[in-house]
Amino acid sequence: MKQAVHFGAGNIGRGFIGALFSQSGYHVTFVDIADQIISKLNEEKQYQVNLATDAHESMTIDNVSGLNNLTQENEVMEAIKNATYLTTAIGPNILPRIAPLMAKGIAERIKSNSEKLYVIACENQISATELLKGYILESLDEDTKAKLEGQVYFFNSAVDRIVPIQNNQGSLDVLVEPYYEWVVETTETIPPVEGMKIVPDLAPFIERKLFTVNTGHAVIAYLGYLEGKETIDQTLQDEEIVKQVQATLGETGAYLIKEYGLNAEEHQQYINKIINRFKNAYLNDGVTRVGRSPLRKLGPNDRLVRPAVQAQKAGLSYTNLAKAMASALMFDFNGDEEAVKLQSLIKEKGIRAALSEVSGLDENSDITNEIVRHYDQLKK
Ligand SMILES: NC(=O)c1ccc[n+]([C@@H]2O[C@H](COP(=O)([O-])OP(=O)(O)OC[C@H]3O[C@@H](n4cnc5c(N)ncnc54)[C@H](O)[C@@H]3O)[C@@H](O)[C@H]2O)c1
Ligand SMILES: O=P(O)(O)OC[C@@H](O)[C@@H](O)[C@H](O)[C@H](O)CO
Repeated sequence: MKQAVHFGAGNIGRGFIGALFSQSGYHVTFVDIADQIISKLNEEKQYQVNLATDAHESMTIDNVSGLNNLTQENEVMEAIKNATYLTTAIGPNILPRIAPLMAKGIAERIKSNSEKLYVIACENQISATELLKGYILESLDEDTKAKLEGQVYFFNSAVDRIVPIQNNQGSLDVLVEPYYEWVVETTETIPPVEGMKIVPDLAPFIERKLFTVNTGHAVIAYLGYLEGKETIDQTLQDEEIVKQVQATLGETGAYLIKEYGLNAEEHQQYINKIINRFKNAYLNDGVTRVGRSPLRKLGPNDRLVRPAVQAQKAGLSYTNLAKAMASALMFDFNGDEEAVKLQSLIKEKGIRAALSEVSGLDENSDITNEIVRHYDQLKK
């Protein structure tokens, strides 16, 4: 049986990427630090993916097992030795931490297995696999690096499926929205995986996804949080917030249409479809999950800052994006480590210096001025 090794047995790992490999005839070895999930995968060897629809359809995902990367290094290396695909859905900030073990596995593998290995990071981050490749290379000697060509391939990808935090402690089952899209950038012919779409240039796909789905999601999460809402669908019952989401996606849309020559009408349909996906009440998707890690979300290449900078360069409006960033700066949820850090940074350095440190924006730039203007208004 073909083998896939997937780092991150969380929501997207089990509910999307691992599920597609299993459905494509692969045995999936999940690698994670969560002992409870790993033990359960090895005991039960299967789980259910449940669709968040009226009909509550569900599918059984089998041929799965688990390894703990902290306590089973040798077993993880052995699994990498035998894999066709090596994927991740672990969070962009964790990639540097798992790269050394991936590198060890790859180094061992190329000594004895001449089959091709495909590495794909499935994270909400532009060029995530390219970054992961860089971290892996840091851990490889020159001799091994020279042998990678033609044997180990690294493909960037974009992943889209809303998978909320699961309210079923102790179960492996995952509730997911029915929609999904997994786009992988390559011109190679690679072993087929059901649901994987191959494109030669990922840029329009990842930017369209990140600056529509994730920008829109962030606007709802941060404004909803400020309004004391619990979930994304509840927040969307507020017509003012819906208008704000549409206005913000109008700004990212104008940039995307200009940059990639998208059809304006089709892009509007894409936006409408996404807002409808967000309204799915079965998902019960928390504003604190969607708003998680505000330092990452306010980063220079992420869903808020990058489209604003690009819009400004193109002479387009960015005031609604600035409002979204202002609301992100007010995300003071105590249960989120990055939110706590962000609030203490603001307290310590003031809003302009804190924003500049996190986003790379100049303290007195036009975009910063606009963000601070909205921040002061929201604070009132
Ligand atoms: N949930 C979604 O709707 C969604 C959709 C598209 C993309 N994504 C992206 O997928 C990635 C994962 O998101 P998620 O929602 O599945 O998160 P998650 O928290 O449900 O899963 C992450 C998993 O990684 C594991 N992990 C953390 N640190 C680790 C380490 N050092 N070594 C091994 N395992 C470790 C955790 O135990 C957890 O099981 C993120 O980049 C996210 O942006 C999420
Ligand atoms: O995963 P994050 O923290 O980058 O973003 C939160 C959500 O916007 C995200 O998980 C979406 O649900 C997902 O990207 C939908 O495809």
